[in-house]
Amino acid sequence: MGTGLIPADGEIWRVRRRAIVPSLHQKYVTAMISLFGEASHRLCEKLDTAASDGEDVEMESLFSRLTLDIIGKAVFNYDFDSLSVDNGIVEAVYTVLREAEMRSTSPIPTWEIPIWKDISPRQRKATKALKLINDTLNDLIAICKRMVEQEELQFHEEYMNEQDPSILHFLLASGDDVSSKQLRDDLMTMLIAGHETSAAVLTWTFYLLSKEPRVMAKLQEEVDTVLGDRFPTIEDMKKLKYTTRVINESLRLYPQPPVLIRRSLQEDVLGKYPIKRGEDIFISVYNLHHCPKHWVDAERFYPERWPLDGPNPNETNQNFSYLPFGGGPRKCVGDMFATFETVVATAMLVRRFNFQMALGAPPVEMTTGATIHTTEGLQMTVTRRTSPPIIPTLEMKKVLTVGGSDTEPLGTTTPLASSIPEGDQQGEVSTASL
Ligand code: HEM
Repeated sequence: MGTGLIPADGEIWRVRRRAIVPSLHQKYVTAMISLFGEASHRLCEKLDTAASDGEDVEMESLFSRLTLDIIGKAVFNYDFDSLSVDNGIVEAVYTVLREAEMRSTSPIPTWEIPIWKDISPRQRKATKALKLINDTLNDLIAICKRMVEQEELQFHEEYMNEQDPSILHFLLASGDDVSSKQLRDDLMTMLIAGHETSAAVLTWTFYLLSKEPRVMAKLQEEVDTVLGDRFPTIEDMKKLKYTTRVINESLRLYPQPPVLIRRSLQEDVLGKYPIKRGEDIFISVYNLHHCPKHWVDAERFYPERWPLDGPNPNETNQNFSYLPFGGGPRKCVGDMFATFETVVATAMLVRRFNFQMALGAPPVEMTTGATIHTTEGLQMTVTRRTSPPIIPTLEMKKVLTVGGSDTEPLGTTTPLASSIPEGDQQGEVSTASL
């Protein structure tokens, strides 16, 4: 269904979608993982202040800002810096996103009525916001074009500009032969598709974790073991297996978007249902993912349902009963990006903080637009994690006897831990450093 905000021409997009995904070479993925880490670190700093001040935080809007900052940098090298500032462009992005969401679910396209467009305050606001974003994108395209013209680097399969690894730079350097308008529309599509989806996944993941302390403890144990206090790297993505399962399971219980829509191009029959030409078909991924015929204990948040040593679940190995990123020719182009983004953010946050529902917070209920939102936000109390207390032991040193004579001990045992001065006990999990 067209929203008038992003291109509705399926054919152009089908051809273009192959071009816009930079090949997932190691250099590019490495750059994206550090981008996810840096942005998540900024969110950690914000949460740290809230933890010091004893203030509750509304996590849904913070996740939305986190993923906006990430997608802005990743797609067109623009720093919205929305975690720190609230400027006109950030507000414009939210106005357009809300409008796109409303248009994609509205039965009557009122925005196409000529006079209405000019008199409705809502439509005028959306038009103004869209103009600001389009102008900003045009400027960014122009700046990037100049950078590409000046650079000496030749384009090749593993091309990446270290200062600007964005998709826009990649496309321009590849000599992608499209109009600036087409390019701008593609960037806009990615901004819309890749922002609220990831934010919603993080929101519901943290909600689920707050309800399941067992899962949270297991997750934190994995993150502590794999990451310690460093920033995540590309190698860690393979090792953070349980973290990935937590995201997989969160996507099962709260698929984003919860419904996929198709318009029939011709008459057809689906099972026993005749389909008319031009008819819209709604596929409820939400119902599919909650269906007891397909899932044991369907309502339970249980990341262990997929073994850690097995493949990551996807639509094909789950026989299309699991569609977190859709399937077929229109499958999400950002699935790997989004998985790593949410794994990195989750790992970095749970490493430093515990998250509980705030006392007196309104009950968390769902409301559906393009993604599943909460009705009144996700109010949480965030507290810094502390290491488990060090238990003093009086264990004696073990001495290994070889050939009847006493030798130096081969292994050392824990000294009396209680003798470590208080300040040295690493009580708080330390801040990650680059
Ligand atoms: C966890 C986050 C994400 C989820 C759950 C998600 C989910 C989906 C789903 C289910 C579709 C298929 C829609 C359909 O069949 O009608 C889709 C399409 C798409 N996604 Fe994602 N997505 C996510 C993140 C991203 C990111 C980060 C990007 C960009 C970098 C992105 C770009 C796109 C694009 C461009 C399409 C349209 C593909 C086409 O129609 O050819 N997505 N996404």
